Amino acid sequence: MKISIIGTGYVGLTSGTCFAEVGHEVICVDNNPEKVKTLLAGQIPIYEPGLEELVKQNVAAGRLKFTTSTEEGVKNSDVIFIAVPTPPQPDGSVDLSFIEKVAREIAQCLTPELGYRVIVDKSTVPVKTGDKVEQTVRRYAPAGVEFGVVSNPEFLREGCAVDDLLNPDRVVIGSNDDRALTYMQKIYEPFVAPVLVTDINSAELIKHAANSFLALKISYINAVANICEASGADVEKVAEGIGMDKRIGRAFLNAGLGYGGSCFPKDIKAFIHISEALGQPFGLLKEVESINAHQLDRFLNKIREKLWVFREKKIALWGLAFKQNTDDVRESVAIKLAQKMLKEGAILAATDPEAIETAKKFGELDGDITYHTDLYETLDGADALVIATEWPAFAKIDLTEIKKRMRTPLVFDGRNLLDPKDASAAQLEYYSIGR
Ligand SMILES: NC(=O)c1ccc[n+]([C@@H]2O[C@H](COP(=O)([O-])OP(=O)(O)OC[C@H]3O[C@@H](n4cnc5c(N)ncnc54)[C@H](O)[C@@H]3O)[C@@H](O)[C@H]2O)c1
Ligand SMILES: O=c1ccn([C@@H]2O[C@H](COP(=O)(O)OP(=O)(O)O[C@H]3O[C@H](CO)[C@@H](O)[C@H](O)[C@H]3O)[C@@H](O)[C@H]2O)c(=O)[nH]1
Repeated sequence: MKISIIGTGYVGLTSGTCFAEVGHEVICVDNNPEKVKTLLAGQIPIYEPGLEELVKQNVAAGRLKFTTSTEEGVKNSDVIFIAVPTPPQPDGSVDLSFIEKVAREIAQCLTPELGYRVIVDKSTVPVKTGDKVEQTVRRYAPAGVEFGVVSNPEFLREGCAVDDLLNPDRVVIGSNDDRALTYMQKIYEPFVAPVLVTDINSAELIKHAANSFLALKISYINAVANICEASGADVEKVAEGIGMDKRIGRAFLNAGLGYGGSCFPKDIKAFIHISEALGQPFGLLKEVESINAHQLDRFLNKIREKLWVFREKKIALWGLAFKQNTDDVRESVAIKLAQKMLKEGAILAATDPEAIETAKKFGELDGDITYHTDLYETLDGADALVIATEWPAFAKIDLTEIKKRMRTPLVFDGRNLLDPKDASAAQLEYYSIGR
């Protein structure tokens, strides 16, 4: 199939590349000329394992192209995906202006002579956005244009996006137009994945409901972790025990500093807002948010309790990205923690395997902070080590080296990466979450 993707960010670039990988002809469009220039030069603007290779191979095979021209994309493809941002507004509702603009742009490129086109929303949007896209395209396109609108939400996780796209748990396709559905089924034919076909509203709702449920699991286990701490139980064992029940599952029961990233915080806020707008307030999700916010403050208090004051304390901070295997620092809990410690006068020596540059650029980290590529270097003369991101490399650290290099061997593990017994054997004063 001939596909174009408007918006070449995390979702647009990775999904476009994976569509090309399975044999489709893909044009990725972005209105940021710098981004397109970088891609045309054979570089990718984000860190995502396995993606660069795949982009190169598919560009070389002639199946993947990049352009700034929406018209080029629309004219040369049967199916047009929208993968632009849907950021939050101050009241938690979704800013749909990017989607509206792209709908207008697509409409203005359509002509009756081009023939039928499928317009697919891949961005995360509130239920009923598809209706608005349809109305907008109808209003701005010339008379006689034929098109169908589809919702095809994306469930990829950053850090394993390529694998999630090539081997998805499911593909959700929502449309009220049977012709559009046949095009979508052809696009997903090469993928070995269950396809759920729904009406357009249900598909849109599935995305917000899925993300909210995952965030709920995280807040649930974090609340349980606090009860474990108060009672002397071990949250790792509790998560294992409840997760062995197939109806619950072990995934997303990792207690820690809470969820961050470009999706969960904004999508939970959006779902709260959507439910209220529909007259069905979803109080449970407000509690999910509140537990998440509290989790960070609780951890900060734990550090403060031991250090007494942050001012003039040297702290080794491991982790800046919002999770492992990414350079993304959007809504990163590690960054929020760093901002709070800096504000209280701490001296930070920070490290992250991939996110140092993005943290410098977008982290708004003002204060006494230095960045290090060598983990061990951050420890020299430190009063405390704080682990804020779940990078697997941090778990492989030589514990005796921590003890040797630090001024006082206080370790605060916000992601439960180290084994408390090993830490105690290495004579570290070790604090983690819920154990
Ligand atoms: N990042 C994720 O892990 C993820 C996963 C699933 C769903 N989503 C959803 O997908 C959507 C996109 O997220 P993202 O993380 O890829 O965003 P992003 O910011 O990484 O990328 C969006 C891209 O769209 C481009 N753009 C904006 N307006 C444009 C226009 N008019 N024409 C052409 N290009 C335009 C921007 O320049 C940018 O490159 C959001 O709704 C998000 O919630 C994200
Ligand atoms: O048990 C867990 C699992 C995750 N997290 C945190 O939750 C956040 C999100 O992690 P993850 O879901 O792995 O990353 P994302 O890339 O944000 O992916 C989520 O958001 C995407 C955008 O909507 C969806 O497509 C994915 O399905 C959904 O998992 C991160 O801060 C993690 O540290 C925990 O604290 N405990």
